[in-house]
Amino acid sequence: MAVLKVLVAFAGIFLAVYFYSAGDVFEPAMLKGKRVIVTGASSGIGEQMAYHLAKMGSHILITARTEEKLKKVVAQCTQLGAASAHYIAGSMDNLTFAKQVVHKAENLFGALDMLILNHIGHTYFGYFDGNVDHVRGLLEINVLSYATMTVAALPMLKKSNGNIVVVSSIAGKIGLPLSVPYSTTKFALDGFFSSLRMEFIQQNTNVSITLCVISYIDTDSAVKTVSGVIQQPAAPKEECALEIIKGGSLRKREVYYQYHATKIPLLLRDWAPELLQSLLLKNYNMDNFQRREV
Ligand SMILES: NC(=O)C1=CN([C@@H]2O[C@H](COP(=O)(O)OP(=O)(O)OC[C@H]3O[C@@H](n4cnc5c(N)ncnc54)[C@H](OP(=O)(O)O)[C@@H]3O)[C@@H](O)[C@H]2O)C=CC1
Ligand SMILES: CC(C)CCC[C@@H](C)[C@H]1CC[C@H]2[C@@H]3C(=O)C=C4C[C@@H](O)CC[C@]4(C)[C@H]3CC[C@]12C
Repeated sequence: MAVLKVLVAFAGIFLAVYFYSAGDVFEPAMLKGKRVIVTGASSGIGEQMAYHLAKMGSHILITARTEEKLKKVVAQCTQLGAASAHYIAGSMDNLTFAKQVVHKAENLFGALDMLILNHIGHTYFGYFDGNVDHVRGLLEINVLSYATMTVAALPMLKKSNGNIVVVSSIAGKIGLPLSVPYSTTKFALDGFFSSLRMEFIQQNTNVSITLCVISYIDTDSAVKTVSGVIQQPAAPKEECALEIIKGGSLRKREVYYQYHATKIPLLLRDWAPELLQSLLLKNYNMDNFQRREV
């Protein structure tokens, strides 16, 4: 009898764990036929996300400023099996354009399932130069356009019980040197979207918000920017792009990529900030440093 009780208890635990984690299993088919916007998709991680979505059979609208690059990415997406692939070119320093992107998706697809906010404006990798106007401009591109697109897309996302995916950085959770304006904007995203997520829960708004905390990735722009200064190896953009899509689709609060390069520093952040500070500073080889434009 006792053995039976133990067996029943184990079966219960097994089933609980099985069903609890069942929602955590990603299937590429989850994105089939889904209507997705990806910003900053003419290069880097955004471009790779477009290719993954294409392979999964999504309807894709991509955007960035450079029309020539967008055309090539759209052609590649069509080849890879996208249900449909479109682009709209423009700059996110213009908030009217940010709205237009969402309206274009509405006209093309009649609905929206996932909004992937990924673009960033140009900045510099170097000591803060005192230019607060640059910080303001970067806030417009990296934060206010994200907020604007979110507001414009929300009615559609509510109807589809959709997902908002925000690409941030470890530099949006931990202050790092040489990227003051950039870090400012990424921290702001955490404030806006974490707060909004809480309100969605209070209001029973079934739209998920996934904040992606990303470490150093091997995109052309990042490698060019930090080479010689950062010792740490860069993680692959293809895998990074896939992890972001998975996290958004599974409605995770946050994605950590690479896990160890983000979770360990974050664990130290609140409990051993001085230790973290000294470990992080060792990553920077300042002998090779000169200011670079990104
Ligand atoms: N690479 C890395 O190490 C890390 C990256 N991240 C984050 O990942 C995301 C992607 O980064 P990554 O792929 O490296 O960047 P890239 O520089 O490769 O891509 C940036 C994209 O944004 C577009 N863009 C630039 N300026 C504007 C603008 N004014 N308006 C609209 N679009 C613009 C670019 O296209 P175009 O120039 O044609 O407009 C491009 O498509 C960013 O959010 C970044 O913060 C986070 C941590 C680390
Ligand atoms: C274990 C880690 C906490 C160690 C520090 C990692 C550092 C080196 C990583 C983490 C976040 C990275 C920056 C980033 O987020 C995005 C960009 C934009 C890109 O276009 C140009 C490069 C830049 C500034 C990255 C530079 C390298 C950073 C600071």
